[in-house]
Amino acid sequence: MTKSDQDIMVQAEAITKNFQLYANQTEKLKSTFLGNQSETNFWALRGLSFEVKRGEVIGIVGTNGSGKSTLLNILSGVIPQTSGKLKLNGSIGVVAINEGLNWELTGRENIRIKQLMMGKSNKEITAVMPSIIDFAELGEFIDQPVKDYSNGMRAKLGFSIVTHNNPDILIIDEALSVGDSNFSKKALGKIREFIAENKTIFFVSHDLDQVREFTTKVMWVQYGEMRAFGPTQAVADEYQKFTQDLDKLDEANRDKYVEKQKQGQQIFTLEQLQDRLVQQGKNFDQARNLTAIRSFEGFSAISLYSTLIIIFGLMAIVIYFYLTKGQQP
Ligand SMILES: Nc1ncnc2c1ncn2[C@@H]1O[C@H](COP(=O)(O)OP(=O)(O)OP(=O)(O)O)[C@@H](O)[C@H]1O
Repeated sequence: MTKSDQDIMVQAEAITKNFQLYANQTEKLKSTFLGNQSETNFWALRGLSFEVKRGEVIGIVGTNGSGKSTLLNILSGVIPQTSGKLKLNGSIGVVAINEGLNWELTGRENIRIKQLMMGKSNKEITAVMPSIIDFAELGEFIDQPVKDYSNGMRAKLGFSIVTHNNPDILIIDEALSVGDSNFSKKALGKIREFIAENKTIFFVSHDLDQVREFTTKVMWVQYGEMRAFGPTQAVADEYQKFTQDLDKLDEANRDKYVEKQKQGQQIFTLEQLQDRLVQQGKNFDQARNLTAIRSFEGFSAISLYSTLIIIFGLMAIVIYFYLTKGQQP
């Protein structure tokens, strides 16, 4: 690996995410157990490609439902992409509202579990515990179950745990908007420290001023597509103009426009993406590889799995009755 390769922290190629939408729960169950194809395909991401280098602070913008959280969930490994290639060069930490805390456990227990998951020893955990508790400002609440916390308190705890883990890549999803203003200032101070340490940061926020202040580049994701990715001020201006123009439309026209974009997300196909990749210079095999399905939410794997469970369950019941009947005098 050359020096510049090592500096690439995230490399994403043609990432897609398909969700299957069902008219109701019955249709979903039918699809899961019987394999009925009654669902509607919805492509939350339609082939995103980008590279992010060490030390870059990336703001991700886009209107509601545009695919920002889906992208972050794929980056952090919470959900798999449907197709496409993703390479991460380093550890990853996610700060998001309600992210990853066990609500039945206390704050202190959550800290311990998260640290154990990072491979820390009990001695190391005991050493770092006071600093995490102190930063989270939870006082005696630290020994209460997390389910009794407010959203702001959970955000503080999550932020403190993740930043103390010192990840190479930090993902912040709207988490700064829920704490009180004092905590937000402190959290932003911590983010500044991370920036000074040349960490890579993804920052999702609807607060464009915050995005302009903190990020070096902006990724504008809209209706599952990458509209722009480049220097902060230029892309933020472009996105702001888009939202202003959208706001100028009357409600009927705005709904019509959004509906048309959403339809585009339903009729999208991986074959279309494959053609686009070829037009962009990939050879046929590369394009076919990049558009091969890696995971499909919904039917295939689950229905096969559940069908097998049902068959084995029925066999176990039959064998049980057969054996117990045989033992009767
Ligand atoms: N598990 C799911 N099943 C079905 N559809 C989903 C699922 N998760 C997300 N979606 C859909 O995918 C699209 C993108 O959602 P996502 O949460 O990524 O948007 P977002 O840009 O983060 O929105 P917001 O700004 O409102 O947080 C939305 O239309 C959403 O309804």
